[in-house]
Formats: sequence, C-alpha cells, structure tokens
Amino acid sequence: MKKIIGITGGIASGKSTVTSFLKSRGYEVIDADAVVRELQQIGGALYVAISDTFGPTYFLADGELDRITFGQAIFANPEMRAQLSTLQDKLIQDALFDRCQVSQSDLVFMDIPLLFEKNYTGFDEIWLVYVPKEIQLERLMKRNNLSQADALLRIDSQMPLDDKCALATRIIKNCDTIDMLEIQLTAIISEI
Ligand SMILES: CC(C)(COP(=O)(O)OP(=O)(O)OC[C@H]1O[C@@H](n2cnc3c(N)ncnc32)[C@H](O)[C@@H]1O)[C@@H](O)C(=O)NCCC(=O)NCCS
Ligand SMILES: Nc1ncnc2c1ncn2[C@@H]1O[C@H](COP(=O)(O)OP(=O)(O)OP(=O)(O)O)[C@@H](O)[C@H]1O
Repeated sequence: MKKIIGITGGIASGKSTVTSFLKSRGYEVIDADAVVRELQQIGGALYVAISDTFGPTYFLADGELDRITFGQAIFANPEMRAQLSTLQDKLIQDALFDRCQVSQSDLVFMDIPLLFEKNYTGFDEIWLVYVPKEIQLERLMKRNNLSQADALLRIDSQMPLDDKCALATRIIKNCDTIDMLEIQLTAIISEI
C-alpha cells in the first residue's frame, strides 16, 4: 500500500529546501505550490476562475497572471483571500488527489503549505518544517524582497507555526544551517 507523507510548515520555513533534498535522494514529491502555478497558467482552471471573478486588473500585457500585484492584493485583503479560497480550494484539492492517485511510487511526499488551514487528510505522517517567527520573517523578507510589513501580512495570514507543532507527527527544526537540516532528514528517513 502506498505511504503518503504530508510536508507542511509556514511560508518560507524551508519546505522546498526539505523537498529538494528528498528529490535529490530519489523520492517523489508532489508540490502544491507548483500545481497551483501550473493551474494558474494561461487557460488553466484557476487562471480562468481568477480572470472571470477579478477581471483584467491582475493580468500582465502578455496575458499571464501578475503574481506580484495579485499576491500583494491577496495578502493585504482578507475578504479577497476568502473569495480566492472559495474559487480555488476544491480545484486544488482535486488536482492534488489526482496526482497522488496516478503516482506509481510506494512512498509519496506531498508539500502542502496550507495542509492544516485547509484540513487536508489521508496522510500516514505529517512533517512540520519549523522555524521561529523571527527567522521566518528574516528569510521571507530576503527571499521575496518584501518590506517587514508585507512579510508579516503573509506570515499572519497562516496558522501560527507554534500552533501547528501539536498537529504534526514529526517536527523538523530549520533554525540552523542547511547541513544541520539534512542531517535531521537523513536520520528521519532511516526510521520510516
Ligand atoms: C496568492 C498567490 C497568487 C501568490 O502567489 P506568489 O507567487 O506570490 O506565491 P506562491 O504561490 O509561490 O506561494 C508562496 C507561499 O505563500 C503561502 N500562501 C499562498 N497562498 C496563501 C493563502 N491563501 N493564505 C496563506 N498563505 C498562502 C504559502 O506558504 C505558499 O507556499 C498564490 O499563492 C495563490 O494563488 N494562493 C492561493 C492558493 C493556495 O491555496 N496555495 C497553497 C496550496 S496549499
Ligand atoms: N537552514 C537554512 N539556512 C538559511 N537559509 C535557509 C535555510 N533553509 C531555507 N533557507 C532559505 O530560506 C528561504 C525559504 O526557504 P524555502 O523556499 O525552502 O521555504 P518554503 O517553506 O518552501 O517557502 P514557501 O512556503 O514560500 O514556498 C529560501 O530563500 C531558502 O534558501
């Protein structure tokens, strides 16, 4: 029987860094953010839903979704975020379920940032990639070139990482170097 491990965390807590390592070791990873981006490409199901609901404001001249201005609007406006959630959540969940179903691997990792917020179920284990909020803020500001205020809007739109700890099977601490992260992952992989 297929084993499914959910990987979650907070924005910029290090989920992609964890999944890059897993992929480098040959494991299959389904990445929810990548699936969302795919479905938001021109003509994709999410692209059409966003265009029909929000009109042309958030699209570039070449027709692509303008992720920068759309992202800024979504994180600054809880009502718009809720509206987007109504539009997208079911389509995203169905797409992730389909990807998992067609996978031939015995062990599949699913990187789902909003796993707890959106009540995803069906995992054999859930791994939480954890960092304290100060480090999360610093890494997010640096990676996305965001002001402190904009980075905080994104962090505070999610369930606090400290609250997620109680819901996870394993907690992977990513406060130190990437080498230290990989040492933890190697130890965990030997246990599963
Ligand atoms: C708002 C959008 C356009 C912003 O795009 P952008 O390129 O700036 O960010 P990206 O897609 O790379 O997401 C980065 C991170 O933001 C966080 N995030 C994304 N959407 C949300 C949200 N609605 N609420 C809280 N956090 C979110 C996640 O931690 C994610 O890993 C996009 O993230 C989106 O459509 N989000 C809603 C879809 C969703 O639910 N994604 C998460 C799948 S579980
Ligand atoms: N241990 C670490 N030390 C220093 N920088 C790190 C460490 N782990 C991750 N980073 C950096 O922090 C940033 C966030 O990491 P990553 O992109 O893996 O997070 P994420 O959880 O996948 O983010 P998102 O939810 O936004 O997709 C990246 O720029 C990454 O290179």
